Amino acid sequence: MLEALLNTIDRDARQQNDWGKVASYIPELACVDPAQFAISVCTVDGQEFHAGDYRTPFSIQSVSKVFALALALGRLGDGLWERVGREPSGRAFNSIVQLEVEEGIPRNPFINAGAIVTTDAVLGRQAPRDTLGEMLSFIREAAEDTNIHINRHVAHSEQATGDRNYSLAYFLKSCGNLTNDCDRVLGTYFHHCAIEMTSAQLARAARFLCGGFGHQRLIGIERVRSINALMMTCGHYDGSGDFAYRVGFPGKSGVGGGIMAVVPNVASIAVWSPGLDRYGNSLQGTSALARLSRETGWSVFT
Ligand SMILES: NC(=O)CC[C@H](N)C(=O)O
Repeated sequence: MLEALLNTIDRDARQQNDWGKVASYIPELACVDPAQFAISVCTVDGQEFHAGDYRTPFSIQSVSKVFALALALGRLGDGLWERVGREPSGRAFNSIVQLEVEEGIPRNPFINAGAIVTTDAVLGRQAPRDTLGEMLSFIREAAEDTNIHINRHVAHSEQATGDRNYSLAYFLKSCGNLTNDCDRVLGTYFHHCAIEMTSAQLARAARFLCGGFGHQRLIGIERVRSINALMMTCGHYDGSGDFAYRVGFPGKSGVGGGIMAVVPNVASIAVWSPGLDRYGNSLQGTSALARLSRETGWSVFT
């Protein structure tokens, strides 16, 4: 039944005439063809279902903020919450305005400012190369797949045009909320955003957030709950309320058009379609998840 449903969702996504707009502020992402779609589901009993372009790697971008948070919580424990909040921001992912008013404490770990702080926490005194190695090992272990890499062209392309993120980092630094140099933190941040995965790999990597897989060896169940709560409330920036309303389970989007989502104790899911809506979330990806939740009844609310 799931297989047929995913095939229908894929077919219908391709018949829409609005694919949204690809992120153009990162030059390497601006050239991606928006007319692509993939969906992958891993159920807790170990089955997998895929449809569409599920073998095509894409830039996970802000989805990497979930892995950065998992590692930052491992490093600092609840001490992390002295440096970053747990409230939805109600603003764009790269907004600056709140940061000054709130004295350099980003609203949550899933907006850019918050992820720059979690990246700094994971870096600690390590070399960026080692931190990136650690993040890749975590993701590869979660996905049980060693063929997951960073696309350096994408990282350098963002680094060359990343003035907005530089301004966020310098502001955080001026408030005493970064321990490393801005260049070091942002170099690491741009590289983890530039990790590439297929929807099949991303759905598998999300199993550790799902419960019931025996994948809790990566992080404990309390941390899983914390991360899922944050994905539910903050995973889609100022579109988070609408995502909760339409989809009804936790998810994290990225400007590469990917969304990683979790139905606790039921399934982990990844969708990908590069065209974005006005909040920077995948247009067809979000619609596909809304449809999936409607037709399966998957929701954390009932
Ligand atoms: N929303 C996103 O995916 C943003 C990630 C991107 N690397 C940035 O920092 O702008």
